[in-house]
Amino acid sequence: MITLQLWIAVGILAWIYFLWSRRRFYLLMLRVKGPVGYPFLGSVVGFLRNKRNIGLAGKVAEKYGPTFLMWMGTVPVLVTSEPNVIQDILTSPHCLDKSQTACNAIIMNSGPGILALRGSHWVERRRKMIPAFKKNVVMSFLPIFNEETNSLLSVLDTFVGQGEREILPNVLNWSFRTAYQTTLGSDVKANTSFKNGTLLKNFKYTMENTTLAILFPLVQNRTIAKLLGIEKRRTEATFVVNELTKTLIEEKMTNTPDENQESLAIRNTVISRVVEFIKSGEFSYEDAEGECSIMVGASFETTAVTVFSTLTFLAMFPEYQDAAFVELKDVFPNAGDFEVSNDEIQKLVYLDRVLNESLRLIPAIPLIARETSQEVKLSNGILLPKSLTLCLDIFHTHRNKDSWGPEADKFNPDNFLPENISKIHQYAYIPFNKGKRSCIGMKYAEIAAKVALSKILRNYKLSTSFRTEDFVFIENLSIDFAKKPLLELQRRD
Ligand code: HEM
Repeated sequence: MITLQLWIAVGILAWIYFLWSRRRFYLLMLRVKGPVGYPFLGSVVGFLRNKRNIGLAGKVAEKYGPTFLMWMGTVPVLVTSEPNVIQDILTSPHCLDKSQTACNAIIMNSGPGILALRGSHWVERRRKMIPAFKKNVVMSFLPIFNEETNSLLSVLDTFVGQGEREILPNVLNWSFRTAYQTTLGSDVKANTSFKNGTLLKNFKYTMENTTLAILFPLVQNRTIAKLLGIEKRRTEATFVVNELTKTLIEEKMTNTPDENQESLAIRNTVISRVVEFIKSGEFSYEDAEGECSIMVGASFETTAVTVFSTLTFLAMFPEYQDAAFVELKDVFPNAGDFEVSNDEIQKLVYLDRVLNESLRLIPAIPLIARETSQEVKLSNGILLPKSLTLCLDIFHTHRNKDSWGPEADKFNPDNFLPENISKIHQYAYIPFNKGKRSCIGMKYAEIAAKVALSKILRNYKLSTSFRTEDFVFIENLSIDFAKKPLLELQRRD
């Protein structure tokens, strides 16, 4: 009997200690309102019931304002789509890391690459990888961007006159092939798993499993993952991906580059850099493989979704497609498989506005998660405690009516006319994030997307029965669609 009473007392004391150790989070609830949800579950149920619909955060914001506190299980999450608050967070040196749980999920599926590193490890890695994204390196990829887009066009050609067709898988394939070659070198094209689609299938699985492990950290436990039957599939998928990377790295390790022959750009590609770091002892093989996988993962779906969303918007709004075509016809008078150079890309000012507007309405990464490494005081006086999870809701920031006006949900490239964009808060448009931890591949993404868009829009007139309201779903932490967007293609002269 005494033992039972003792256990109850210990239990109560442990509970009081647990609450006391988290008092800073409960104090924050007094300053920042939000849904409390169910005990122990918080708002997880609503999130799951709504199939991770991005619209849910918008509905909560309508009730509690653009910055609110919600609970995912017992974890408090500050969600914001308020440009001032986003600016405070993105300019703070104490909000640069993701949570350890999110980083572990990325590492177990892709390896220890830049996206998953924290603190000084991330600073060091970022410094090492920045040269791989300098302008001369990105420009050296133009032949790959052009060649792969030509291959995409030869598939799209077969869709002409066939009515509405699903082209997203083809755009994903284009982006995957491009990302792999620019990261690991064009030798990858000879590999069987690359050619027959096995690599893409396994790569996608590692990305899906990363999302699962972020949302449900319990599956990071290998015993639980085995019981759920997902551990075997994860091991197989990471093996297929890493095996190829390892082979390509080993080949490159045995070739001694002729420094006089090899251009500076080639010496700075991701694979060249990771090989140099293995040789100098700064990287393990695991670091090198992880870095390559993370680069492909960060690059391929984001760029594909952006190109595809832009095409879909233009198919939905023919007046903007016609304006883009007039500019393209001027820069590329003849249709066909013309080469797109950087000089020509610089002339495409209307296409640039179209691309920005598409990234505003459908940012390929709609949410960013961060964790405070120290207390952070916001400019509105609110004190964010240490170890608080932050969620920057890019999707709703980009549709915030206070920033973008009453027609914020409407596609309108004129939002990016110099006289209009200059009036918008700097942190109201952040598709690539801003600040120290912004997207390292932003220039790459813009150039790759513009090559593909130029060639597709110059060669085909697009139409669709897809409508704006079908656009707003989120799955696997990237944008998904309520209804499949299908496009109809007609050839242009
Ligand atoms: C339209 C396409 C793209 C969009 C919208 C996009 C957006 C973003 C965003 C919002 C982040 C911040 C994520 C976070 O902090 O959690 C990010 C990070 C990153 N992106 Fe991109 N990205 C795109 C394309 C690319 C490409 C093509 C590459 C590489 C070739 C790339 C490589 C990376 C890397 C490595 C990071 C992590 C940077 C770090 O943690 O220091 N991205 N991207």
